[in-house]
Amino acid sequence: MQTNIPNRCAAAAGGGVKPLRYTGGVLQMIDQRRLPTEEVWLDYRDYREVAEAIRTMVVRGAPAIGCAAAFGAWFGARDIDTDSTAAFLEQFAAVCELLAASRPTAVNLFWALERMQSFARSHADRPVLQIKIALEYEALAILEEDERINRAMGEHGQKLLPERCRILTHCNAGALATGGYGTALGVIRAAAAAGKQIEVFADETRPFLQGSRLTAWELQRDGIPTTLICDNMAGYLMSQGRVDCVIVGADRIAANGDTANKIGTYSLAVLAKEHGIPFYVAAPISTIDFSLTDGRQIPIEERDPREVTHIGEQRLAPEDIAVYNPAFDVTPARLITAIITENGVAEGDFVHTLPELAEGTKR
Ligand SMILES: CSC[C@H]1O[C@H](OP(=O)(O)O)[C@H](O)[C@@H]1O
Repeated sequence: MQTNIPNRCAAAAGGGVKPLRYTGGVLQMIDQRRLPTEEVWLDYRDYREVAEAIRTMVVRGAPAIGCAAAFGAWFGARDIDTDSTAAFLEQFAAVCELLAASRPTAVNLFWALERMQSFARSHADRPVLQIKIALEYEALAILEEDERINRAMGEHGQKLLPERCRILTHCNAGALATGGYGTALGVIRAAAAAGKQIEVFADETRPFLQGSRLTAWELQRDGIPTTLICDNMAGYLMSQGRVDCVIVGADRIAANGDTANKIGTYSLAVLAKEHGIPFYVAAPISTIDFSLTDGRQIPIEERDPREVTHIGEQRLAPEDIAVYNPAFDVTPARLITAIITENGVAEGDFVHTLPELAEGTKR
C-alpha cells in the first residue's frame, strides 16, 4: 500500500526527513527512487520484500540500509514457526543470509544483521516467543540509536569548520541515508544550527543522482543555501578557490582508514589534495570494518548498466554498448584529512586513532 504523508515537521526541526518509520508492526520507507518529484511511502511486513527494497534502492545509504535490514530480520523472525530455540536460530540465520545478499559494500548491513543474530543467540535460554519480542525491540533500538549517533557526530564535525564555510559534498549522506539527521549532512546541519554561515555545493552524483535528487531536496527543505553542480565541475570550482572543505559519507572504512564511498569520491579526494582543501569523511563507528587491513579488501558493488545508459525510460547511449558501473570507489587514507565519528574525530595514523575512538562502542 502506498501512502503520501508529508513529513514537514521533521524537516522543519532541521533534522531532515526520516526515511524509515515503524508503526503497528509495519515498516514504512520513503521510496527514494521517486524523490524529489514524488514523496511516496511504501509499507513492508516481510523480510524478502525488505531485501528487495535494499537491492533496488528504495532505501539506500549505509546506516539506513542497516536499519531497514534490522526490521527485515525482525519480520523474518516473527514468521518462523517453531518452539525449538535451536531450530529458530538456524532459520533466523537463513533469514539474515538472504538480507545480507541484497548489497555487498555497506558494512552497516552486515553489522546490523550480526547484531540481531548475536542478540538472539544471547537469549537462547529464553522461549522462542520471548526472543521474537526482544528482537522487535532490538530493531527499534538500532533505528533510534542511529539519529542520536548522527547528532553526536554532527557536533564533533562542525567544530572543525570555520564561521563561514563553503562545503562540497557528494552523493547523499543525509537523513535519507540514515535513521535521521545524516552523517556528512549531519555535520552541515550541526554547523548551521551553531550559527555558522554555511554554503553547500552538491555534486549531482551520476548515475543514480543521489546528489541532485536527494541532497539538494534535503538541504532546500532545511533552508541551507545549496548549489547543484555536475560531477565534472568540482575540479574547476576548487580551482576558483570556492571550496573550503569536502565532507562525504562512507559505506565501509578499513582499519587503516581507506574508505569506500559513492563512485566519484576518490576523484574528489585527489582534487582536494591538489588544491590543499581538507577532505573529511563522516561515518558512525559501525561503518568501520576492523577485520579489513586496507581498502583493497572492500567488496565493490557493480550495478545494472541501465543506470548508466538510461535516465528513467530515456535511453542515453547506443544499444549493446559496453558499460562499467561500479557503485563505489575507495579513497586511500593518505587523501583523508580526518574521519568524523560519534565518538570524536580521528586524524593522523588511522590505524591507531580509529581503534582509540571505537573503544567501548558496541560494534
Ligand atoms: C551515510 S552513508 C551514505 C552513503 O551511501 C551511499 O551509497 P548508496 O546511495 O549507493 O547507498 C553513498 O555512498 C553515501 O555516501
